[in-house]
Amino acid sequence: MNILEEVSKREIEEFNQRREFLSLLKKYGRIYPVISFSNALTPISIIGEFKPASPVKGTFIKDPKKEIRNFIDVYQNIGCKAISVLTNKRDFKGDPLYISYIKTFCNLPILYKNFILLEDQIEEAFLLGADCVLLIVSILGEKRLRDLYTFANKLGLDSLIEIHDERELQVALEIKPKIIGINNRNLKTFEVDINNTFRLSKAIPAEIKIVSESGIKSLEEIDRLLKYGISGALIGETMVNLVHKTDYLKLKNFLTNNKAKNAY
Ligand SMILES: O=P(O)(O)OC[C@@H](O)[C@@H](O)c1c[nH]c2ccccc12
Repeated sequence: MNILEEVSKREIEEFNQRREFLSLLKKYGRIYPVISFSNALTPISIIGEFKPASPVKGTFIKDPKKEIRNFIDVYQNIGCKAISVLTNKRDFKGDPLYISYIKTFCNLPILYKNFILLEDQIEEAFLLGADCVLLIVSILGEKRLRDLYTFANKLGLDSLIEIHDERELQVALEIKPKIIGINNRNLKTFEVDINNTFRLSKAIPAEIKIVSESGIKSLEEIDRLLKYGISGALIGETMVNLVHKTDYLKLKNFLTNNKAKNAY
């Protein structure tokens, strides 16, 4: 089994242990209206990821419960257009409950970031207040991808369809999604190469929004993504570093200037 298969398997075990929680959520229903995730993405929008840890690099945020408010406040303040929240507990030290907490003070659309294999996981995301779910082509295959995409659509949720190579891109294009996420990280080997976005984006029709995911580290890279017409940059580790070093002014200025340019 590769890392991706192992993490997905553990997530399903974890999810099955909280089935009672899902029943409880179902009783109360969803509180917040769904916000369009795809409409929030215009070249170039930063999707700030709340990522407490990774299975390969270890812990990024020591006390996520204590720090989450500050993180999301900073993400909003610098001009992020959407938030991604790791909800996998064991390997990423995330929590599904972070979604409903963030909803109480933040109006940005939220992505439920996890290894989704079951309709029930999408239902949990919906009931907690998420606006978008991540569907990873390499763990789903064509049939399951289509089923889960349809299910999310019925609930009014957007899906970020994650691909890593040409073959997965062809599978994704079959369902005519609104948003495709090109992962610069190979989730089987964890190698990162941002050129993956530039290479694969050429074969994606203009009406589909593209999000570049993983390994984005500099303003130069964000600028290059912008020039390629990429709609979104999903950034985890680098955002954590910026928040911890309170070193986000350059990014904030870049996003403000870019907004000003786009206004004309
Ligand atoms: O921390 P980074 O390198 O900026 O990466 C963020 C995000 O792309 C990454 O967390 C991610 C992309 N696809 C995933 C699937 C599951 C878990 C995590 C991910």
